[in-house]
Amino acid sequence: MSKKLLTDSVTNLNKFFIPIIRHSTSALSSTEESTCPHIHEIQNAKPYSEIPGPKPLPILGNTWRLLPIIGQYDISDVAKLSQLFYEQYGKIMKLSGLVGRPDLLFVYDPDEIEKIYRNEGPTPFRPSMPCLVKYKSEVRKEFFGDVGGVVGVHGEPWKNFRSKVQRPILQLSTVKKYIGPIEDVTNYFIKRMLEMKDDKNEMPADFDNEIHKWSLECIGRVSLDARLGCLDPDLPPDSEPQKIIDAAKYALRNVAILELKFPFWRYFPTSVWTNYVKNMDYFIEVCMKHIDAAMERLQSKTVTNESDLSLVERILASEPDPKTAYILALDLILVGIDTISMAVCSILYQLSIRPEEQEKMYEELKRLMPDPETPLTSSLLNEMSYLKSFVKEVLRMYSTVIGNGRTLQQDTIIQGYHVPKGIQVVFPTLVTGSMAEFVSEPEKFLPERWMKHSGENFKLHPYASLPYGHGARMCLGRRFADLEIQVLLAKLIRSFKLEYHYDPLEYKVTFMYAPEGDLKLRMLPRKQ
Ligand code: HEM
Repeated sequence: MSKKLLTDSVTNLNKFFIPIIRHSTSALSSTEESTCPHIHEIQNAKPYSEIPGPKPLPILGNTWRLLPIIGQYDISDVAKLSQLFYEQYGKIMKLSGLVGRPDLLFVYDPDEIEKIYRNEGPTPFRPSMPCLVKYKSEVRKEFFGDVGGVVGVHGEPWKNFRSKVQRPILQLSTVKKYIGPIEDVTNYFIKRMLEMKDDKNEMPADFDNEIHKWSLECIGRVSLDARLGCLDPDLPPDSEPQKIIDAAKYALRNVAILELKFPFWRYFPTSVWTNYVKNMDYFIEVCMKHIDAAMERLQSKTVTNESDLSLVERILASEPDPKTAYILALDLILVGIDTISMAVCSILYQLSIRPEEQEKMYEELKRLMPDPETPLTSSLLNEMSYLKSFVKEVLRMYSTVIGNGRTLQQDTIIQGYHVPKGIQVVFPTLVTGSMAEFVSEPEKFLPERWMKHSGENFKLHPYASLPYGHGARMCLGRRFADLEIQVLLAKLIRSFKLEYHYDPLEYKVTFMYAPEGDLKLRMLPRKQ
């Protein structure tokens, strides 16, 4: 890749490093007075201006480099670019002079990343999707009011909302309740896969769409207490499930377009923006309808024990204003569908091109479930250590979300430089997860490196590969994401062998980092 391309594309970078988490207009100003506690360290540190990076031009900064190629730049190069930045500049580099936004600081050092996470304080600031921020805080301000949810919300409002929902969502006892329901959805999905396969036993070219429907159905079951019916074949265009699928596709696919192209929608309503708003409104309508129904069911239910309640009911029981449940469902659906769908595409593709590893997973599943129809339980899932390690290894080598980030809320020393507050620090997970200094033999696909009793002593820095982020703002759907992936793999790989017989697929960043192209997986039944 040319150096020009490298520098040309800088302004778009954060959009892909933190795909579900874009920059907000309210980033702290680097000129505000510092509240840094380590004044003596700061006095001895090298100045921020000495951090390497492409030099911005006077007045025009670095953003001008993007102008001639608006709409043409191949965003899928962003993953390679991150690696190039590291190779060219080392463990810390900055992109400054970006018009209308704070600098981006790339940190390729898990020790420093650990330090930043540990010092992030009670209200970590993660730059967030500007179009969602505008939708929540301006377009539908009356609806959201001061209950903005978690995505694109910061400070006390974020903390208040997160503290209301975090316990039930991340509690293992809640998640366990969904093993059966997710298994039902997944059994139905596998049945649909069998109906979908062609005479070569291959999935259709747009199999990734079907995976999206499965994830939508799973998220609906969790966040709306409803079976939405998205997996049913031949849905009429005006049916609710088809409209939900269309709205999800529109809202997710166009986030990239809205934020990639010059953002005219910030100044006047373009047609993509108007449709985005319409689709978001439809999502809210669907969320309200299903949550209201859950509320009615709850009111007529005699509850003796909290553990009898679903996630939605727990939220409704503790927060009688259903708005919290509406908005939580909206946030979970918006950030949950694409992340998990693309992760599943990547995991199934890796399984299909790695027969040896797939066989190990199959052997583990056969041992744990001699009868393939054995219902899944949490203790069975706990024992699937190879399966879980395989997933971790895919996320290390092909991290679906290629990076995370934090806006510094206080001056910080990073790699010996004094970095002022307000700077957006990018943690390029995809690169740090493959740095030989922190991970043994990073170029090798070795699920065993994650297994406690593998007998080998692998080096693995705990902050090198954090696909779900970390700390107080860590992925809220993480436990459900893990559960959904585990259930799908356990059911599918126990009974079928996956193969792939075409040219290798290249990984690209569209919105997430995933294999691009037709996912024509071959699905062959195993002898029982
Ligand atoms: C493999 C799939 C997934 C990956 C790789 C992933 C990754 C991430 C990452 C990196 C973050 C930022 C965390 C941080 O700032 O430290 C995040 C946040 C979030 N994720 Fe996920 N995620 C996945 C699936 C899901 C699912 C299925 C849901 C919903 C059910 C979900 C809901 C959320 C929410 C609501 C946030 C924002 C949390 C906050 O700001 O307080 N994610 N995710």
